[in-house]
Amino acid sequence: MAYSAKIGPSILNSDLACLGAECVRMMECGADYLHLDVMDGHFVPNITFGHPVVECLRKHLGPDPFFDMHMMVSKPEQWVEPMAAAGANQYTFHLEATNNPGNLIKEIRQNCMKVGLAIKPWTSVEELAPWAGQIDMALVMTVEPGFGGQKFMEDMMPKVSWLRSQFPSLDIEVDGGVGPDTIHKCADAGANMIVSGSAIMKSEDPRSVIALLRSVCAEAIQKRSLDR
Ligand SMILES: O=C(CO)[C@H](O)[C@H](O)COP(=O)(O)O
Ligand SMILES: [Fe+2]
Repeated sequence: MAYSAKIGPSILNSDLACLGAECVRMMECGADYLHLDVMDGHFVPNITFGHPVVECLRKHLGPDPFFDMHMMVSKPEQWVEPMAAAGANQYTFHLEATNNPGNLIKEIRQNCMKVGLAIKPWTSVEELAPWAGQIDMALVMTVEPGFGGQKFMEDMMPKVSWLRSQFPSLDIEVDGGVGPDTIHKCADAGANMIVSGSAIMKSEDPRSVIALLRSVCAEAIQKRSLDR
């Protein structure tokens, strides 16, 4: 079992006027990585930021924090090189946004980034499966992408369980409405990369929330390894 529990705060709902400081604060509170939500106003009905902001964050934060780019964009091919140059570590694109996932995976690797593949709630996990052997991480969206602070969709958990059963060492990420109230469901289903936005950002004690999410997830991983 190669995977471990990792918590990646989504800074979408942070004070964007202080983005650099918010990212530093998350890393100081024990985050394992940063989940950066890129929205183009076309693939989703919202706009956030692009590679110039990522470049500034990389300069501000230094080489260490792992940047997982959640690319909610209509033309994921267009941003691979700029994001790599800006300092992104993982490029997570949506299966719904491309006709040629195989080529995009190759391009991401040629640009020395890890590959994440995301599916929206209405996309079946069987559509992702053919690519699972070529990617580093599968992202199962647990809300309709576009906005932070939405309600967790529990009915996405069978997708996570199925992926875990078929691909025992794949990194599986969940994103949307995940926090102390919903982490048990994600962890039990087999997710190991946990994105949490509002639940961490709005907490008065983000360090404890991150620690709690990680411990629930790590416990489930350990239990799964004993059951095997
Ligand atoms: O991709 C996203 C929305 O499309 C965000 O990563 C996600 O919503 C995180 O925020 P929250 O935990 O508040 O739901
Ligand atoms: Fe996200």
